[in-house]
Amino acid sequence: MSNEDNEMLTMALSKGRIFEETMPLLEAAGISVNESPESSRKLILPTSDPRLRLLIVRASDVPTYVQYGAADFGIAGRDVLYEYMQEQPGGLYQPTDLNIAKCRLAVAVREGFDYEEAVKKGARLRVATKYVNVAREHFAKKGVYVDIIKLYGSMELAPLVGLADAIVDVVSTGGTLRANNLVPVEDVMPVSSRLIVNQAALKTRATRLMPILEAFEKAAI
Ligand SMILES: Nc1ncnc2c1ncn2[C@@H]1O[C@H](COP(=O)(O)OP(=O)(O)OP(=O)(O)O)[C@@H](O)[C@H]1O
Ligand SMILES: O=P(O)(O)OC[C@H]1O[C@H](OP(=O)(O)OP(=O)(O)O)[C@H](O)[C@@H]1O
Repeated sequence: MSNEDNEMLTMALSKGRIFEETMPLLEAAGISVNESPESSRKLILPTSDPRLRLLIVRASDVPTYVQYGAADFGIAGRDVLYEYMQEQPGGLYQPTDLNIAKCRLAVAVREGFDYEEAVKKGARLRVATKYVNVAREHFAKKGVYVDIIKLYGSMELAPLVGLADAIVDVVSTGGTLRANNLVPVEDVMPVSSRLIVNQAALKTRATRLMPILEAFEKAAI
């Protein structure tokens, strides 16, 4: 056995939907996880493979852990990756769309707000979002002037209390928008989660990494 074969591999994941939807992919690679990040307070979880451990981090922190090599690989949504790449381009290898955690980024407004008219009039729109780079690029392409208001969550509240005219947020079933009397008015991009791999790890730990990446890829189809 070479040194590389003995080395511990580290995978970064967020808890919640990405963790849940990754479990079947790990199982396809013959790996199981006995502890749940929902019930355990541990941030480093062992797996049935003594040479693979999981780091439980915020969804938007996954690219950072992988880019700096604190994790060899991880899984992140296209929304998060797009936003991250605007600030830190390069450095992450994105081999596979895993087709999990599927949703879309969309513009939404309060019911009754005439979005088309506001855009046509050339009014300056106030847009609340956690995806500031995605939103800026989307409206720049349309030639719409916007003031972006950065929020960290509960974006749906902003149009209801006069903080913003519109939001850019994740929509899946549309239930959250409906519950808050908001309507989607424009799609920004389709979203699913992708494998991301540290570029140095890909070279130095290929023997260990490739079988897991390939199993994920196969299971994701
Ligand atoms: N309702 C949804 N349905 C399907 N996929 C979703 C949904 N909401 C978010 N996602 C996808 O899953 C990823 C992780 O979302 P999750 O809700 O677990 O974290 P978050 O709350 O967005 O992140 P953070 O904890 O950093 O604020 C998102 O980046 C997005 O790609
Ligand atoms: O269109 P929907 O199906 O309502 O999903 C959209 C919601 O999902 C996400 O929130 P969160 O992660 O809190 O969703 P969750 O309630 O499913 O956990 C996102 O920030 C939206 O608020």
